Amino acid sequence: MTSTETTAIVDGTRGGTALLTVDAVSKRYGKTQALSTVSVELGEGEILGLVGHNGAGKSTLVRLLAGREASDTGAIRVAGLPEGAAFTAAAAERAGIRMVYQELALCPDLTVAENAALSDRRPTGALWRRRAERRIQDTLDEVFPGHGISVLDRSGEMPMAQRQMVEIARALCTDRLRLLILDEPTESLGVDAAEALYRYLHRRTADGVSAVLVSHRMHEVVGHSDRILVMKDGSIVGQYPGGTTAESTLLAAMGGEVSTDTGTLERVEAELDDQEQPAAAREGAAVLALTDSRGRELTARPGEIIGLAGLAGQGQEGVLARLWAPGLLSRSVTVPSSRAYVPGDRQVSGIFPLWTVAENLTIAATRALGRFGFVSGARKRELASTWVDMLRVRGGAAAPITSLSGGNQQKVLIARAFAADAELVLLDDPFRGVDVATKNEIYTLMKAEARSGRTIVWYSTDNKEMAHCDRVYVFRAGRIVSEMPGSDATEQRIIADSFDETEGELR
Ligand SMILES: Nc1ncnc2c1ncn2[C@@H]1O[C@H](COP(=O)(O)OP(=O)(O)OP(=O)(O)O)[C@@H](O)[C@H]1O
Repeated sequence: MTSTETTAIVDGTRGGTALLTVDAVSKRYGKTQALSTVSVELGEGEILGLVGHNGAGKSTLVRLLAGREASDTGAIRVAGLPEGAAFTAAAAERAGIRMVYQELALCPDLTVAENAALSDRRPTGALWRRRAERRIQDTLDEVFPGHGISVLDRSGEMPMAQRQMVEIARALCTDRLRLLILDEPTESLGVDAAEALYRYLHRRTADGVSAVLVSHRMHEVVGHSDRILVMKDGSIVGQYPGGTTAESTLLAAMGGEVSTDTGTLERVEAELDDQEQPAAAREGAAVLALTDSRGRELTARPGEIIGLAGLAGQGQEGVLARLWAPGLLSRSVTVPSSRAYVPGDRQVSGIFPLWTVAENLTIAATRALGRFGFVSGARKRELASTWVDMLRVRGGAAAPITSLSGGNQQKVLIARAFAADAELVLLDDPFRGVDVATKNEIYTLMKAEARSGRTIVWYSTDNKEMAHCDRVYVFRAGRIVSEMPGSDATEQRIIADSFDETEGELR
């Protein structure tokens, strides 16, 4: 299918009942045409996968499906709702449509149960707190057995993986669920929790609930969708069956070429192939050392990429926090003085929402930009546009950061860390929401930055990424349980070590 054919409705009902029909919707933000005459029909009990590069229009489409925004033209019809009625968020909720957002939206000062009660519109009455606690507890137990969350925990103090579970569970706290929209639901989850979510999803769809799954994790979309739509530049450009479609077919359909400068990283990659890893990374003195509660040591040399692996939320984020801000009296941490950090939650501690892309990107690069105490505006713009081109940040350097899609905002944070010229770069699950093509390019960039002598410490919930590291430490319950070269860091080995109860000597 080509983008010119998108006015034809893409039917997923297989002759059965359509739950929802999207009829030629378009949406524009300022100069950006986010959606162009998109039409889709979603069947009852169907799981519809939605893939596309960062900025392709996926989140915009699902926001329309949840009634969170109105389309400029076209219509959305839902079985059971009166024809022609305004399709608002309240109408969508009444129709049993619930959405899990890409940006976690829990209120950090409230408990899990209070957050769940906030999103529940039913009359609450005197015993609302007890009911909310029971309801979210039961849902968490059902979807994520062994989740380890107390519903009385404050959400701001929980690791990202647990916050993601709460977001999902609170969307499920509804009696009349008919459509569940999941926008990148597993980006912060470990492999065990992601599998639990999909097992639950299949149980619900067997009972007739429909789902829309937006994700950059191609194997999950292929493995769990009945049908997959590929979006590119605001249009649907392909439709494929779930289960059997090769990931490479989807990636080819997605394209992703949005910048004119596509050659920079290819050149870097070719140069890297010719270079040896610097001697310091193989045998030099450690520039970083941190001791866990049992006295096991994590070290890193200049030029090394160190991976923090294991199941999600096993203390890896805490290690990064200690390396970032060790505290004056801490004797268990040694770190270089110049450090940069990509935080795990961009909404809370990452982006400056009132600033442009260029301002967000260059805030930490004062050394590269400053001269005799002055920061040159022209140099700032130049630096920003180099990184914007290199990482293909769709939207441009002058755009307000909040006008970018989630994955493009994340690219800006990654660029900020590397533009900062710091000796140590700390990455807390940095590729959350970044598309596959860009991720591959950033792996290359990280290797190039390490070769130039920087040290990188990288936590990822995607264990497969650990193969790009020089050395990997596996964590469980805040402690190091094993250490291995990156070449040995397969997902199976990491998971086996994560569960290994024997863990005697450090392996
Ligand atoms: N509120 C907004 N204001 C201005 N532009 C916006 C707004 N929301 C989205 N856009 C633009 O619309 C386009 C589509 O964005 P959208 O968030 O739908 O992409 P996406 O496919 O979900 O990307 P990602 O994979 O990064 O989440 C992008 O170019 C984005 O910059």
